[in-house]
Amino acid sequence: MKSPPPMDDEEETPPLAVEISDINDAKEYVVGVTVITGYLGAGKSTLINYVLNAQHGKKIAVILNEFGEEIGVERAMINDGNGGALVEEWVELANGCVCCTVKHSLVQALEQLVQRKERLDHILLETTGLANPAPLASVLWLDDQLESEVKLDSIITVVDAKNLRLQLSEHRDSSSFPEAFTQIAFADVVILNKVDLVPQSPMASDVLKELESDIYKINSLATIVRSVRCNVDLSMILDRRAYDAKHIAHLESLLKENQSVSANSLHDHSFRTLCIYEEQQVDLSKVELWLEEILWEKKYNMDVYRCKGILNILNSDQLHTIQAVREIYEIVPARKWQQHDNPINKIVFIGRNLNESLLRDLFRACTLMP
Ligand SMILES: Nc1nc2c(ncn2[C@@H]2O[C@H](COP(=O)(O)OP(=O)(O)OP(=O)(O)O)[C@@H](O)[C@H]2O)c(=O)[nH]1
Repeated sequence: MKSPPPMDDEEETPPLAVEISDINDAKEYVVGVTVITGYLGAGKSTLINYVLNAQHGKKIAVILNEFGEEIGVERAMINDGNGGALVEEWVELANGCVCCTVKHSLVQALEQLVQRKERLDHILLETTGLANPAPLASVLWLDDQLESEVKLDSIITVVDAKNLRLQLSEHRDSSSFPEAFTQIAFADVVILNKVDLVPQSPMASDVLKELESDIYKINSLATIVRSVRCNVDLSMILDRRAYDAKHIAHLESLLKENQSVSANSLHDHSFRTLCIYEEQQVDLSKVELWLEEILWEKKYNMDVYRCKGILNILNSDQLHTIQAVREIYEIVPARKWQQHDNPINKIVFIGRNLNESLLRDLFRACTLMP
């Protein structure tokens, strides 16, 4: 896995990359962390309550990230699961957003949780309504400060079916305050919550379909599930292994379905999904350079939030997967190509200002022999 080299003026040394597969191989058990994000009031605490009270027999810890005055309030809103779940630990991270000031306390909290004698099965991390999940993903996906057995399982974004359209249209032309978009763009699962508040009429299902289509236009890799009070199948929340390079069946099915969503109906700078294909084998080092120019050097002014795909690499009989969250990326062999496979390159990008033809042409240049 690769992250950009540190900038000279950076106060804090950025995380060094580690191979997630090394962690998986070396440790006997790994605790998955589900990041729960969503706009203010969308239903994040409701989701945590639901999971804690469900009958799954797992030991779950909850980490809450709250701003100054809210401390203790959020905790009081969540009841500790007198059903099947055992809440092993509450950790409240105060004074600042996880993305910046409390990164170190997050790392510390995770370390403390997994070093406890009794093993945990899962950790839920609720972010504040305004948090941008990207830095969390980088801490959890690869941070070498995390020596323990913790890994990002998935990012769940809860959206409010009644207010989503308004939230998206409010921010459509604003690049300064686009949390609702950002949170959807990063999501592995989007819970379309509060569907009971969409007026019941013969048109209600059309309204929900339109909302799903809006979400799909931003992020066509996310699994979308409708809910009332976040009452969803637990397989949507726990053990999704969305960042596990070896767990590619789900990625393959997502890629099969995926198409580029036309940007025509959206503002130029909107978030969108696009997909590029290439039938020729590609040179791995050229692909890395191509990606680093886009993600690290921002050479083409594209704002890539998420990227997932499969690659057919020259001189390799292995299907490779490619994943990126902001500037961190990983290209790893996943399994041997099989006879029934169609060995193409297929990459889905989620972000803003994406230039489909430029991405495609530059990627095509990676097919030439060195
Ligand atoms: N009608 C209805 N109300 C819901 C649903 N889900 C949650 N609520 C209510 O919506 C309100 C906000 O839910 P929370 O779970 O606190 O939302 P949150 O995202 O944690 O809120 P913040 O922490 O403020 O960002 C609460 O009063 C919930 O009871 C739903 O599906 N339908």
